[in-house]
Amino acid sequence: MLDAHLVVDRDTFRLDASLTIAPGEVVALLGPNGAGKSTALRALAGLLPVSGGHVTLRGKRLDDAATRTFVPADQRDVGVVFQDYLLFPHLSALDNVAFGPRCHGASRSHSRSIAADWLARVGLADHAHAKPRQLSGGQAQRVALARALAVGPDLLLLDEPLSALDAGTRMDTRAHLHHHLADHPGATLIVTHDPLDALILADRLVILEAGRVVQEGDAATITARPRTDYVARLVGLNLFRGQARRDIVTLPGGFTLTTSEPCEGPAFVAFPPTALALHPERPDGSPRNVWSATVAGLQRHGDHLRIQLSGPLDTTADITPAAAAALRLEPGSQVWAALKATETRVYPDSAE
Ligand SMILES: Nc1ncnc2c1ncn2[C@@H]1O[C@H](COP(=O)(O)OP(=O)(O)OP(=O)(O)O)[C@@H](O)[C@H]1O
Repeated sequence: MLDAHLVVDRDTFRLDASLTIAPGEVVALLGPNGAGKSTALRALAGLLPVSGGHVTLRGKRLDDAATRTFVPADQRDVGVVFQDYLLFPHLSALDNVAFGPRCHGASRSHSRSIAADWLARVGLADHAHAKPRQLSGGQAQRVALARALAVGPDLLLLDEPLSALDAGTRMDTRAHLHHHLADHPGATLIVTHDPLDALILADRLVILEAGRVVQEGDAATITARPRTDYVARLVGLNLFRGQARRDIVTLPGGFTLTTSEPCEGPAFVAFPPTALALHPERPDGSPRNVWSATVAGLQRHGDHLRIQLSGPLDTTADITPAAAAALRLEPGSQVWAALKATETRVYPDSAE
């Protein structure tokens, strides 16, 4: 349904990313600050022309640098929910939602009846006459979603749809959004920083870094085999790249890690923060991977403490507060880190 190759130049930044989304599919576009997510969303919405490549939606060319085709935003079958919703403050919820169909040529009364129907579907029939300032954040988000869906868009774009909400509202609104996205027959793209939103709402993740797609796939594949530091942090893993020879991976500084599975050639080694055990003295016995590390930082992480370690490897370890107290950990402390080979995952560093 959506087939796009987006090349957009903004001063020194270049976005060069391909994106396809099937009808009914929900794709999350994730990436660090400045990766180009908003630029991609704006190009798809028709708020920025591409300088190369194309945007094709349901077989229709919306943008093509080569043929100088450019369909403006208001003539695209695209619905957008912006981060801060951009509701018209002087219009009621009903008129905000009716605005979309009205712009797409529906009569005033028909637009209002479509809007009333959509407000009912998002559970806000009782708030039709409320102005945006009388709505809670979660309700405003629903009005913005209803407004975007009311035009029956072939492509729905959501820019950080939950970021303006507090944690409690976020959970409810996420569940609500999930329900509506599952029913949407068109393509959906969600731009988000939040891995939880991506994992819950999307069928597929596309990871953008410095204007390029670095990894894409379903959550299980990406979680099992991250390919960049950003993705590894996103899914909460320590990740290293090196040269594998049988069950030994040699990292660029010469440090070696023993893995439980064999691999050959360029390879990634990943392990979770819980796989690292910390000891005051060099541990005896079985672990094959043992090194001396310095505590660079400590943070609370749920029930655990997350310890940043520097040394031959920069890693994070999760330990219990009791273990941290017994080890008397503080920034600058020296510890021994042990990692069992069976806790590591090794996979080839080759193009997918
Ligand atoms: N109006 C602009 N003019 C010039 N450069 C811009 C403009 N807007 C964004 N950029 C640059 O384009 C790059 C990508 O920005 P973009 O906002 O698309 O990233 P993002 O992934 O959405 O980031 P964030 O998560 O912080 O919103 C950045 O380097 C930014 O400085």
